[in-house]
Formats: sequence, C-alpha cells, structure tokens
Amino acid sequence: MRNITIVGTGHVGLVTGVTLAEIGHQVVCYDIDQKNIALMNKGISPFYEPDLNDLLKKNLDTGLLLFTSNPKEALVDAEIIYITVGTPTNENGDINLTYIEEAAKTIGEHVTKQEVIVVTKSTVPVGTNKLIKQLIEKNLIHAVHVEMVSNPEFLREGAAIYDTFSADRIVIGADCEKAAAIIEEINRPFDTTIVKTDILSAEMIKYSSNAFLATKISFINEIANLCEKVGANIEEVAYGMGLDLRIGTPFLQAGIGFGGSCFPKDTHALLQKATEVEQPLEILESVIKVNKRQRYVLIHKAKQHFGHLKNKKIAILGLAFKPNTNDVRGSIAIDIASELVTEEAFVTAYDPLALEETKKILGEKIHYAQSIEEAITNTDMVFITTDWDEVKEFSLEKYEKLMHNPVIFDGRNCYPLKVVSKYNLDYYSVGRPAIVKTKK
Ligand SMILES: NC(=O)C1=CN([C@@H]2O[C@H](COP(=O)(O)OP(=O)(O)OC[C@H]3O[C@@H](n4cnc5c(N)ncnc54)[C@H](O)[C@@H]3O)[C@@H](O)[C@H]2O)C=CC1
Ligand SMILES: O=C(O)[C@H]1O[C@H](OP(=O)(O)OP(=O)(O)OC[C@H]2O[C@@H](n3ccc(=O)[nH]c3=O)[C@H](O)[C@@H]2O)[C@H](O)[C@@H](O)[C@@H]1O
Repeated sequence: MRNITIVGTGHVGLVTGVTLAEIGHQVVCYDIDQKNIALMNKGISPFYEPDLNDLLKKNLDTGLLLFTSNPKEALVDAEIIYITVGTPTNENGDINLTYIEEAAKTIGEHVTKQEVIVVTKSTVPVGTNKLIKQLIEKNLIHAVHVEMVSNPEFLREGAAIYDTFSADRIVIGADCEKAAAIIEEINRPFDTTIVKTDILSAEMIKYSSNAFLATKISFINEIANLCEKVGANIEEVAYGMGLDLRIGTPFLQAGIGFGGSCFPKDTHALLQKATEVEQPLEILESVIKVNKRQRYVLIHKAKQHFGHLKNKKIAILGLAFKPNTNDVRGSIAIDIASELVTEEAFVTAYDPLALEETKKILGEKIHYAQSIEEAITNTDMVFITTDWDEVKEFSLEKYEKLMHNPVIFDGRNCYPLKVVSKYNLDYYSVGRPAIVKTKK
C-alpha cells in the first residue's frame, strides 16, 4: 500500500483516486473546488460516469479515500503526488498551462518529505514535465528531492472505470529508474502491459495516440462523404476494411466528427508544438480541417431538402459529446444547435443527461424537452447528434405518429437502413444512401 495524493479531482483525478483506492492504496484527493470536494465527501461524483458513484462510496467507507480542499492537509506527508488538473485551450486555441503551473506551485509550497515523486497524468505538451519540476523546485520551502514521472491517461469518458481496469497499456515515462519502479509497482494490480520509457517519449505517446484516433475518424468521415457520392454504404465499407487486423474495426464510425474536451484540444496542441519546432504535421492539419467541416453535413442536407431553415421547428436528439456522459465540452451538437439558431430555426433539444450542462452554454436560445417524444412532437425535422442507446432504441413508428411529415437527419447512423425503409420517413444519414419517400 502506498500513500498517494491526487492534485485536481476532476474527471481524471476522481477516477484515478477511486481506482487507486480500489486496488488498495491510501489516497487523498485535493481540489481547489470546495463545492465539488464537499459533494465527493458525501459519496457523490460531480459528473456522471457509469459505476463511479458505487466505487466512490465503497472506498470512502473503507477509509482508503479522503477528499480535501486544504493543500497543507493533502501534501504535508505526501510522497507520491499525481497531477490531474485540466489543460484546456485558450480562446486562440493555445494550450493553457495555468492550472498546471498553479498545481506545481502548490506542491512546491507544501511538500515536506525528503523525496517525492510527482506523476503527471494530465495531458501536457512535450517538455512540460521538465517545466513542472522546475516550478515545484522554485517554490520549495523544505529541502525536498523531486522526481518526475509522466503517466498519461488513456481512459474514455463514459467508460472510464472499465478502461482503467481493462487498459490496453500503462505508460510510465521517467528519467529515474527508482521512481519508474515505484510507479510500476503501484500500477501492477491493473494487470496490463506496462511501457517504461523516457519522459519525452511518454508525453509524445499520449498526443500521438489521440492524434491517430482522431485521424481514423476524419479519414472515415471523408470516405463516408465519398460513399454518398458514389452510392456506397460506409457501414459496409468500414466493416470490410476493419476486419483487416492492421486496420481494426474500432474508431471507424462515420458521423458528424469528433468532439469532447480532448481530441480537439490535443490535436491542436500537437500541431502547435510541431509548428513551434518547425516540423509540420500535414496529415494532422487535414484531420482538424476535415473535422471542422464535417459538423455541417447535416445542416447542409437539411438546407438541400427544405431550401432554408428559417422558422422551421427542429428537434435535436443528443447534446453530450458522446453517449454515457453529461459532458458537453467541445460537443458538436452544441455547435449545430447554435448554427441552427443563427439560421433562425426554432430548436428544441433533448438529452438524457446533458440538459443542465447545455443550459449553462445555450441558455434560452433553444428550448429543452424532457423526453424524445416531447422534443419531436410537431417538428419539421429531427437532427440526431449523439448516439445514445435511448435514441437507437426509440421506435421509428413514433416519428410517424408525432411528426406531420417526418424528416430525420441522423448524424450518428443510429438506425439500420433496412428498418428505416419500412416506415414513412425521409431519412438522411452519413455515408449511406438517403431514403426519401415520394409522398410530398
Ligand atoms: N476527461 C477525460 O476523459 C480525459 C482527460 N485527460 C486529461 O486529463 C486532464 C484533466 O482532465 P479532466 O479531468 O477532464 O479535467 P477537469 O476540468 O474535469 O478537472 C480538472 C480539475 O482540476 C482542478 N484544479 C484546477 N487547478 C487546480 C489546482 N491548482 N489545484 C488543485 N486542483 C485544481 C479543477 O477544479 C478541476 O476539478 C487534462 O489534461 C485532460 O486532457 C486525459 C485522458 C482522459
Ligand atoms: O485523452 C483523452 O481525454 C481521451 O480522449 C478520447 O476519449 P473521449 O474524448 O472520452 O471519447 P471518445 O470515445 O474517444 O470519443 C471522442 C469523439 O469522437 C467521436 N467518435 C469516436 C469514435 C468513432 O468511431 N467515431 C466518432 O465520431 C465521438 O462521438 C466523440 O465525439 C480517447 O478515446 C481516450 O483514449 C483518451 O484518453
């Protein structure tokens, strides 16, 4: 058992803390957000993540997990400290390292042990761990020897607990063998391949992995657009491609592009680093460009179908950036809703979990419904923007019943074409032939 302190108990920090406690370590989670710390102390996660609340409560009960917003309490006896604060982008797209810098300063000011290992789990540009070490050392009050370890996080929101216990690999980047060995030992119960490398390579592994996954998505989206032009079906194409193990089936789902708090910011940050060192990443540049364009495919189809969208009643199904989360950071659905408002359409949106988060961004610009039925009743068209199971399982018959002349623009290919064709619907999806009835 090790004593571990987590600095920054957001999405990654809480999952890290809870899962490290679950494998038997004593964990103190620290955050500057007192409101969220109070919630977590009661066993309530501030955000939705399947299975997280159960593990949180369980480890609070055993006493292996503690929460505090007092930095002294969190760090005075700390020997192993995980940094999991946010690394968002500024308005201009540059990476914002303010939280990292603040965290480093706090660590420096409060650690007292002779030796500490600081493990960076936040996604930080290549070279940042060196900077963190310098900042910690600059702020030290006691004589403390600091070793850095880069241990990037690969979990997906909505599957974070599963991903932690079924990880494909754990990356440990360190320039000190002893520190690497301690972090390896901490992670051994997760029972997966451990990649031990240097700090700079670990930092690169994280960005390159996200950039590659983003590349798969933009690639398949471009092929999907081509499939539409030539009359092929992207689902058949992706399946046929993915069976080649060198290609693989995951992450070949065509749609309205990748959103979220990570892919957009991480692809941008990698590109920025490449520009900084004058080593252009032309593929990644295109990946970002294609992704920015892809979010407009549904609106484009709707305009072609209706001529214009002014005064049209439009239902949006799905606001979270992906299913099983209430996170709307970087959500393409939000961009689409905003664009439709600009087109002077009347928008009503539904999401099983993300309505409250969306209200903080879009406020009264759109209406909010409490069910799919309420959202689609008497609308001119429906935009499907998140592939929630609730949407996938929603009976197509209800579109017929609740809309006068149902037209669906499905940005996540939620319904099989064979099923859709049995109903009296106009149905446009991504990379698959449109189904347009001739009744109008
Ligand atoms: N969200 C995800 O699924 C994944 C995120 N990451 C990376 O992990 C990092 C964290 O991401 P999230 O957990 O999503 O961020 P988040 O925004 O949910 O949480 C960050 C937390 O840090 C706290 N914080 C900020 N400054 C602090 C300070 N000086 N001291 C203590 N706490 C402080 C905030 O109050 C907040 O609770 C980012 O670098 C992200 O790119 C990596 C893999 C997955
Ligand atoms: O660095 C991070 O923060 C994380 O970023 C992603 O995880 P996440 O953003 O939670 O979600 P994903 O499941 O990767 O989906 C991202 C976006 O891509 C879209 N997507 C995903 C897969 C696909 O085939 N097609 C597609 O359009 C999703 O709809 C979503 O908008 C990575 O999958 C994680 O491995 C990584 O740890």
